[in-house]
Amino acid sequence: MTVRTREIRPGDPSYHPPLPELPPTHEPVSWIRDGDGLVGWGELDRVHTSGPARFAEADRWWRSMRARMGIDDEVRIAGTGPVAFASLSFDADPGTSVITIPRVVVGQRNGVRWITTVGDYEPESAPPIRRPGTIRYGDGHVASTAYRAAVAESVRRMREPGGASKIVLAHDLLAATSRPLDSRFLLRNLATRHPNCWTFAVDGLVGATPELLLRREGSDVHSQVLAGTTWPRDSTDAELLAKELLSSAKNQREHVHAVNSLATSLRPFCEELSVSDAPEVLRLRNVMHLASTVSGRLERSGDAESTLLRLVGAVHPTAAVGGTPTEQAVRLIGELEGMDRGRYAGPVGWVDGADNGEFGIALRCARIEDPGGTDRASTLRLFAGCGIVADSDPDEETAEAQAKLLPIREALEGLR
Ligand SMILES: C=C(O[C@@H]1C=C(C(=O)O)C=C[C@H]1O)C(=O)O
Repeated sequence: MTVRTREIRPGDPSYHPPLPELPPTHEPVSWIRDGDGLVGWGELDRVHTSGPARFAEADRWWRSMRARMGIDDEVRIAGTGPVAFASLSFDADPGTSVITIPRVVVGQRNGVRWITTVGDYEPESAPPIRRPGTIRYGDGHVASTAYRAAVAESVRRMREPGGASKIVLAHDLLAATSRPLDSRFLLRNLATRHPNCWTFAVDGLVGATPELLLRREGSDVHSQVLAGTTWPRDSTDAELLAKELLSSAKNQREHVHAVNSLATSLRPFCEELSVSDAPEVLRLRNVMHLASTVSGRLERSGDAESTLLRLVGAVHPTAAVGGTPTEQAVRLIGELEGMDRGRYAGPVGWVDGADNGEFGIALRCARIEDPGGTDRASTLRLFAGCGIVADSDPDEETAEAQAKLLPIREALEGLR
C-alpha cells in the first residue's frame, strides 16, 4: 500500500477553493483553522475503541497500519504522508471512539497545498454544497430547566465539606433539518465565521472548537487551555467585558484548575514545560475566554508511551471539561448531568505517520444522529457546557451555555 503526497500548484483546479469545498462527499473529515488544515474523504479503514484503553488501542492500530504503508512524500511537513483522524469519547464508559484513515487528504499550510492519496486515486469533482432547509429545535436529554437545576445542585454539593472544587456540566439541544444535512455546509459556515477556531468533522461529529488540547511537532508539545467565560449582554463594550473577565476571581479560579490539570498530567512526559505567566483574553464571535498556553519538550519523544494518542489519553479530561479533582468531578458529571456525552468534550484531531498532529477538545459541536437520506431529513444533537465552581450562579451558567451553542446553531441556520 503506497501513500503518495504531491504538491498542488497554482493553476491546478483544486488549488484555489477553500478546503471545505473540495470533498466530493457530504461527510468528509476536517481540521481547518484560518484557511489552513486538512480535509479528507473516502475511507481506507477504521477501528472503534472503547473503555480506559481507547487511546492506547487507537494508537496501536495506527502504528500497525503505518508500518504497512510505503511512503512517497514530496512535501514532507507535518500533515503530509499518511494521516489518520480520530474522535474519542469523553468517558471510558459509555462511549465509542473512532480512528479512521481517509483515502484522500488535501492539506494546506503557509501557502503550500498538497494532496495525499492511498493507493489508486481517480479525481472526482465535488457536487455543490446542499442547504439543510429549515431547522427545528427541541429539548435534548438535558433541557435548559434541568440544566439549571443540575448546576444549582452541583453548587450545593461543592459547598459541602469535601466537595469538588470544579465540575463541568453540559446540556444538549436537538435539531432537525427539513432536508438531508451536508456536513460541508456546516464546515464552510463555521470555518468562515470562526476562523480562529479549529473547524472539525470526524464520523458525524462536526464543530468549531477554540480549545487546542495538544499539538505535537517533533518533540515539541503545545496546548491552549481555556476556562472562564463571558459574553456580550445588552450593549456592554467589548473592552470593558474583557477587563471584567480578567479581574473576575470566579473565572480566574475556574481557569487555574484547568491549567493545573493539563500541566500536571503533561509534565511527567517532558524535560521542559512552561505555562504562560497569566491568562489572556481570547475573543471569539459569541464569547470570550481566559486562555493560557502550555508548551513543553518531550523527554523521550521516540518512546512508545509518548506517542501523540497516548499523550492525549494522559491529559484527558482536563478540568476544562471534567473538573477538579478529576475522578470526583467525572463521577458527579455522570450523576448530575445524566446524559451520554459520547464524543462531545472528548479529544478530536489528526495524527500523521511521524506522530505529528493536533487534537482539540470537541466543543461547540453537533453530533449527527441520523444523517438522513435523499428522502429523509437529518437530526443532530448540539452540546454546550460550563465550568461550575462553588460561587457559580445557575442563571448565569445557563445563559453562558446558550451563548456557547450559538456558533453551531448559526452555522446550521446558514450564517457565515
Ligand atoms: C465545556 C465547554 O467549554 C469549556 C468551558 C469553559 C468555561 O466554563 O468557561 C470555557 C471553555 C471550555 O473549556 C463547552 O463549550 O461546551
